[in-house]
Amino acid sequence: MFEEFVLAASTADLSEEPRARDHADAVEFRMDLADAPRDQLASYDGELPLLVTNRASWEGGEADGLARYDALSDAVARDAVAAVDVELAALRGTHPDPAEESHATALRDAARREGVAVVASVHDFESTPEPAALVDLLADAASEGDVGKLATTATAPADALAMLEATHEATVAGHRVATMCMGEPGRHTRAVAPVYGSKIGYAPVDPAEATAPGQYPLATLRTLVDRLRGGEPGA
Ligand SMILES: O=C1C[C@@](O)(C(=O)O)C[C@@H](O)[C@@H]1O
Repeated sequence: MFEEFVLAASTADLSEEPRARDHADAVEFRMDLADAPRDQLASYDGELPLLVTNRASWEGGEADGLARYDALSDAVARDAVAAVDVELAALRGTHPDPAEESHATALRDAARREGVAVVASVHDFESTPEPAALVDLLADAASEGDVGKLATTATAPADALAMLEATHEATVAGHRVATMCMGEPGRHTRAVAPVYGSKIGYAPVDPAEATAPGQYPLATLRTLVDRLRGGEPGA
């Protein structure tokens, strides 16, 4: 997974999967935002592979504590699960709680045994650092996972440009990355970053239930990405 671009339909409700099939390559299941996530996974019989995310509260999500790793460990053993998101700060041991690192690396080992891809993720809900710092973050994340994912907040057009430049540089350097800016000035990066090598895009199945600021509706992002990445002229 992730050798080619993957458009992930984000949702906390797996019963929405049939509505995503026409446009998405995978479903990102936001377990931290879901009701009864384990039950939903146990009864999932959709067609699209799942990327499971149980975003920690210290990284902008709603999952508290180390128990989130238990739910993720169960999830990676399921056939439908093709990828798991793990926060880079936990994998790298830069989180103040050392138990985060041991849990995160054990989860990564379990994922690898199951043939499940690991997305090592970084989020900045305040700003977008300079391109060189972005490239360093992407290199770190890509070395910890099968894909290094970076989402930062753009407050001005220059931030979006920095992210695109970093995406290009990291890709040329051989790192497999997924990038996007949150916020209105960065919205277009969701469509354009794949041109420069970004391997994952996220869009909500239900536009009213966006999982990050500035996301396009799913069908819109599919069209934009496909056309910009070499769709037929005029198509
Ligand atoms: O990390 C990401 C990227 C994201 O934050 C976005 O900006 O689209 C959306 C989240 O659901 C996902 O886990």
